[in-house]
This record gives sequence, C-alpha cells and structure tokens, in this order.
Amino acid sequence: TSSTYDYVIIGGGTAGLAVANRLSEDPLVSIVVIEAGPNAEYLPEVFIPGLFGSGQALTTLNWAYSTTPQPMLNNRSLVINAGRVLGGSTTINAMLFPRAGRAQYDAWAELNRDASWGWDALLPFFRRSERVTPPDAFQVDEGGVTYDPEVHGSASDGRVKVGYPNMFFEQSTLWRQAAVAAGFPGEKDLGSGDPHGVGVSPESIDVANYTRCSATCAYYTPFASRPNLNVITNATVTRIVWDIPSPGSYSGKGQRNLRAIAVEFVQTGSNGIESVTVRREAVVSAGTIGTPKVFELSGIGNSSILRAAGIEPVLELPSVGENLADHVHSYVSAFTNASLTFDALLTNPDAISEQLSLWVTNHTGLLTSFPGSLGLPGPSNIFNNTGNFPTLLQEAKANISHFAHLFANGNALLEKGIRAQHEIVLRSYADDVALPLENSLFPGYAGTAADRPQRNYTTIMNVLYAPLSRGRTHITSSDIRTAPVVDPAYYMHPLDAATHAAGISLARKTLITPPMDSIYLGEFEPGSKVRSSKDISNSLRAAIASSDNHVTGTMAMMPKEIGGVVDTKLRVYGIENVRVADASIMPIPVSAHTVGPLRLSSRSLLIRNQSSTVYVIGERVGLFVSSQATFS
Ligand SMILES: Cc1cc2nc3c(=O)[nH]c(=O)nc-3n(C[C@H](O)[C@H](O)[C@H](O)COP(=O)(O)OP(=O)(O)OC[C@H]3O[C@@H](n4cnc5c(N)ncnc54)[C@H](O)[C@@H]3O)c2cc1C
Repeated sequence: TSSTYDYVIIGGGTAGLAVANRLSEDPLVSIVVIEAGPNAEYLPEVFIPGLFGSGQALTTLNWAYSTTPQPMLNNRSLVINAGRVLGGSTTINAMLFPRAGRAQYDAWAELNRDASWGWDALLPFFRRSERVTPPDAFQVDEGGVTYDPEVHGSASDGRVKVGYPNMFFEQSTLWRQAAVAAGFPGEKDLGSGDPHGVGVSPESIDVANYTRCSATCAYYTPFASRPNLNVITNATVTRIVWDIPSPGSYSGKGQRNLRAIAVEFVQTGSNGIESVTVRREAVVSAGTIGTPKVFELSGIGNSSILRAAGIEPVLELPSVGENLADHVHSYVSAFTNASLTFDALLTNPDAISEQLSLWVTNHTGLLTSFPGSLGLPGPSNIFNNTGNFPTLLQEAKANISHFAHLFANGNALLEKGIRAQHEIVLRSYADDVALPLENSLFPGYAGTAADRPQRNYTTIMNVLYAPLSRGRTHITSSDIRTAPVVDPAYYMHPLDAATHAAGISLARKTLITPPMDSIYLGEFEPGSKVRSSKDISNSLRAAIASSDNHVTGTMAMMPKEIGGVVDTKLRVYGIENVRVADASIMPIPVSAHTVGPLRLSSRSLLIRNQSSTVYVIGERVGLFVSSQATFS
C-alpha cells in the first residue's frame, strides 16, 4: 500500500465513510480512511437489528465517554456512547432514520447566511444518501406507516438501505391514536420537514433480510474492492502534521494558511507511530468528541488549554471543543396489560433463543427491527397544556446576554454566536415551527431499574432535543490514550430543565388518554407520588435524566466573527486543506428521535438518532471536495 494519498480521512464513522465513498467514485484519486476501531460487521450483535443493545454493550466497540460531574444533575457523571468501530455510531445505534424539521436546517442557513444549508437545498442530499424500500400493504394497513415518496430517495445509487419494521406492537398503535386524541396532529411521514405530528419512523435496515445497514454496509462493504479506496482499521490518529509557513500567529492578514502534510497514527497493540502523507486534503470525521481531540493534539485550539495539556499551539482557534450540546433523555414507564411487549426479551433467555431462531430461520420475529415507534408532539400543545412556557420563553429572551456570556466561557466571539443561536431557536419556538421535545413509545421497559417487578411495561421516552445549554470538551494531556474532559452543561439553561420536566407531564397525559388508557395499569417510574413540577425536576436531576448520545457543535459551522470553527464548505478557518465532516459541525442541535436507556440480556443500552443528518454532511463534503480540489 502506498503511504501517500490524495485524501486522508480521519475516522471511518458515519460521515467519514460517506465522504470516502463519494470521493473514491473518481478512480483517479486515492483515499485512505484511518479508523480507531475494528470492522465488526460480522458480529450478530451488530447485524441483527433486535440485538442493538448488545452491540452497544461491547466495550471494545464503544468509546463510552464519561462527563464531568454535572452540577444541575446532583453532580452525577453520565456516559455518552459513541461507536469505536468501522461505521462509527451507526454500527451500534438504534437505526431510527427520521429527519429533523425544516426550521432547524433553515436555522443553520440563517446563522451562516448561506441558503445551501437550508431544508430545500439539503433535501436532495437526504434523498441521495438513502435507498428506501417503500412500505408494503401490511406495513401501511397494519403498521400505520405513512410514506411520502416525494421526500425519499430510492434510486439504486442511494446508499443507506432504509425500510420499515415488519413487526408491530398493538400498544404503539394505541399510543399514536392517543397522541392524536390528546391534540397532536395526525399520522405523517417523519421525513417531510414538518415536525408536527406522530408517525412511524423508518429504520436503517435492509428489509431484504432484516439486517442493520450501518455506514459500513452502506458506504464501504459494496465498494471495498475499489483499488483507490483503502481502509486501515484498529488505527488511532494521534495528530496531523503541518507545513508551517512561518513561526507565530496565522491570524495576520496576507499570511499563508497552515497546510496538512501528513497524518500520524498508532495501530492497536503497537507503540510505533506510523504516518501517511496528504497530497491534497485531510477530512476529520472522528465525531463530536473525537474530532476536537485530534485538532487539539495537533496544536489547533485555545492556546491556554493546549499549553496546559503539554501541546505547543500552532494555530489559535479558541472555539475548538466549545459550543457542545447534547440531548437529554428521560422517560415515564408504566405497567401494561398488553400481552406482547419487548420485556420477555429483556429478562427471559428462552424467549431470546426462540426469537433468534425465528430471525435465523426466516428473518421474522421481534429481532427484525428496533421496536420503537415514534411520535412527535408540537410545542404549542406541550407548553399550552403545561402552563408556564410562555413566561419561561419571555425570561429566556430577556436573559439571552447572560446565558450567551456564561456558555461562551470567556470567548467573546463565540458569545455572539451563541446569542445568535438562541435568538433563532427562541423565535422558532414562539412561532411554533421547531420542537424542543420528543416523546416516543418503547413497547417494554426502557429504564435502568434492574430490580423492577417482572411485569409487562410501556415506556414513553421524553427527550429534550433542542437544548439551549452549551458546554465543552477538551484534552488535558498530550497522551492520545487519555480521554478528553466532556462537560455538556446539562440543564444549565433553566428553559432546558423546565421543558424537559414538562415533557414528563405530557408523556403521562398520553398514557391515560383513550385508547391508550385501555392497557394502562399504573405508573412505575418516576412514580405516582412524583407529581409537582418541583418533584418531577428533582427526580430528573437525581436519577432519570441521562445522555441521549447525541453530542453536536464542537467544531461549529458559523462565521468566524461569531466564533465559528469551520465555514459553510466545512473548511477549518486558517487551514488550507483540512475539512471537518461529522456531527461536530452542527452549530445548533437538530431534533433527534430517541429511545433508551434499557437493558437487554443484562446489558445496558442507549439509543439515539441523528444519523440521517450526519450522512448528509458526509455527502456534501464529498461533493465539496471533488468539485473543488483546492481551496479558494
Ligand atoms: C448508542 C447510540 C444510539 C444511537 N441511535 C441512533 C438512532 O437510532 N438513529 C440515528 O439517526 N442516530 C442515532 N445515534 C446517533 C448517530 O448514530 C450519531 O449522531 C452519528 O452516527 C454520528 O456520526 P459522526 O460521523 O459524527 O461520528 P461517528 O459515527 O461516531 O464516527 C466517528 C468515528 O471516528 C473514529 N475515531 C474517533 N477518534 C479517532 C481517532 N483519533 N483516530 C481514528 N478514528 C477515530 C471513531 O471510532 C468512529 O468510528 C445513536 C448514537 C449512539 C451512540
């Protein structure tokens, strides 16, 4: 293998493999992907959709980052999961494949004054990234799937195989009906760009044999024989090597930008540093926590943080690692008299064996898909029904400066950027075009109580998916093996905490609304005694709130003068030939449709989703790079 490549991609995850795939369509360029984890597509925990939790529990495939103790969560440290495997987080995720609403992508465009990141411009990329098998009569009639072919891609050059479950639970249908009865708009395709409504989510599964379709399945395996596409697994990038034109700062006018000339890495089990030469560009796709780490280890970031970690600064870019947002997860679990739930699989080894045998024999049964069915309530309903949201919104508007200052952590430019983000988000709430929350149903227990009564459950997930709080991640050591500090600043904005608590009330309401009430046998968690807003908040802080594994924003796509790190072609400011392609570029988080945590076969799992958007980022970078081999 050559050690010089036109394009070096750091991280073979969701976006990284999409970029590699599209670039390698041109046989005249050479590409190498360097991925820290193994190719694990052969593991049943990966390819059988219903074993989603078991794959995540394989510690060898999961970075499982720990947060700092969170002051607003009674100083609890949470775990943020992320795939450490070829295919990245799509190899261990829950395969849900809806999209966020139009307004949230339009917010990125507005923030960047660049319409190419708005919904209308991104829709062709959503379509191009997927190959959807439309629902059949059973899925429409029995499963309640609503499908709009106008917004989906099904061409043979689409990449991610997407389909609908072939197994439905009665309680999912009842719950969707209850949500509509409670006032939410009715069934619709969750990829339509209109976030108001309840519906069944597509999944990134291949319905030809009901297997997971990860980024590896979509963008690598069918193309592995391309002679110009090289993938090195079990290899962790330690730094990018720069051509430094002259010593000192690179921010001065007329000075030539920094240029990546090589990428260094270590193979698992070896101490020796290896290196590949970058002929044209490097693309960093190491994920929201991994990517800023690679830049900081390479001397790019806030120089005080770098020096404290023993790294000599090369380029001052103080927003690297800042602006981190994560979705916060919680749930209400209730006892149910529904006879078919996922609970047997969580507790009974015989049931697992039986379902495994069904899957192996003819790809049927409970393991064929992820059993969560989704529903999205509109914000006006949530807040009008739960009281004081209009007041909280007013307070948030009045306090914008305070919180922008707090979250910017002394970074004056980023303070402007966070302020601009908050203004857009608060306006979108007031206009009822973006959703701060998601409720969705899991047909079984999905909490963390190992000693719970052995009964059948319904769980309503309640996810805060447009948090205003912003935290950060940074290195503390020059040693690649040291995990970075991760502080998502959960609930630091009071609107986040209040909104999330309101979601619990909303979830409860749908559980007792007809026809859902017909299978409701009382609440297990947080528990019927937890009623007042204060008690609900306390319960979230003490135990129920967890990470939704949905971190974004640490290499934010924003103008440099408001604290951005990359421009709208995802080029890093001040660097000539390096782009970022992964969830870290999302300046404002988008809606995720989430489930978890739950236990399967004694293994805990968390479920999350935003991969459809990350694929779009990868698809776009593929196009940016191939249409513009050098930077303007
Ligand atoms: C448990 C879980 C469940 C989820 N459920 C869903 C869901 O149901 N639906 C959905 O849409 N989204 C879901 N998500 C979220 C979604 O999968 C992620 O947001 C998305 O895949 C992130 O893509 P990425 O390209 O930013 O990073 P990743 O896909 O995580 O890729 C980053 C890659 O870089 C590699 N890497 C990191 N550092 C280095 C280094 N120094 N050297 C070499 N390689 C490195 C990593 O090993 C990894 O392979 C879930 C996530 C998790 C963790």
